[in-house]
Amino acid sequence: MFISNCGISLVRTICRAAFTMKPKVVFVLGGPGAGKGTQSQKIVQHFGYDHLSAGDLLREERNNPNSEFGELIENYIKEGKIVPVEITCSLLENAMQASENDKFLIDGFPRNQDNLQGWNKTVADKVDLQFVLFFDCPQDVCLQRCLYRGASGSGRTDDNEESLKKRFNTYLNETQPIISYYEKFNLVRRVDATRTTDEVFEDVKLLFQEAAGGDH
Ligand SMILES: Nc1ncnc2c1ncn2[C@@H]1O[C@H](COP(=O)(O)OP(=O)(O)OP(=O)(O)O)[C@@H](O)[C@H]1O
Ligand SMILES: Nc1ccn([C@@H]2O[C@H](COP(=O)(O)O)[C@@H](O)[C@H]2O)c(=O)n1
Repeated sequence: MFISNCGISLVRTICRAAFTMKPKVVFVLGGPGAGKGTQSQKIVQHFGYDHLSAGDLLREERNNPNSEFGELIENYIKEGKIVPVEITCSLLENAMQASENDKFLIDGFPRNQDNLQGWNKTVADKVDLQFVLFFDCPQDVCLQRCLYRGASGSGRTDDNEESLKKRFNTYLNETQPIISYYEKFNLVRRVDATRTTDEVFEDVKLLFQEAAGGDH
């Protein structure tokens, strides 16, 4: 039987619309230097997620000479403050749309009420939030890790004692309430992040295996 190219493409479009599942999202939260980026890279390798770091996207936007937000973003980053959600959410949405993947680790987001409200208003309904991966790490350990990262040439303008003090304050006052919010929905998966990278990843692996229904 003859089916035209146009017909085939119409059938494909209909099938895609009928069977398309919402993209899966895991939020990755924890204090500055808790190991979110390090563990995210391992999750990408083992479980095939795309890693979208809100901090990386903001730094990239800051470095774009054509961006109207470069200076604003740099001021927020140096002060350890959270950039208005309209900017961050649109960077995240653009990155998700540009990807062919259907599962995303969103690292360092939502970090405050403004992030949460913006996400809930514009994106939450379009995705399936699997869980919130929370790397629990005391401030003294986080501080040493960030200072070491700064001394090793991270090039980050916020890996210094002055910015870190502000970042920790923001984390305690603004981000921890967001983790508590998700706890009410039983969505938080806490991991002790003080151990070695490999030990931490052993626990992380179990969570993702469980989320995948034991596939891995
Ligand atoms: N389990 C670990 N033990 C020791 N050092 C670690 C561990 N995990 C990460 N690090 C180191 O600590 C530093 C911070 O790690 P990473 O960048 O992954 O943290 P982060 O939570 O993404 O930080 P930020 O929020 O500041 O971007 C890096 O230099 C990394 O190599
Ligand atoms: N949702 C977010 C995430 C980050 N920022 C700003 O970027 C800084 C660095 O973030 P990292 O996750 O890479 O540590 C952070 O201190 C904020 O200034 C943000 O505004 N909103």
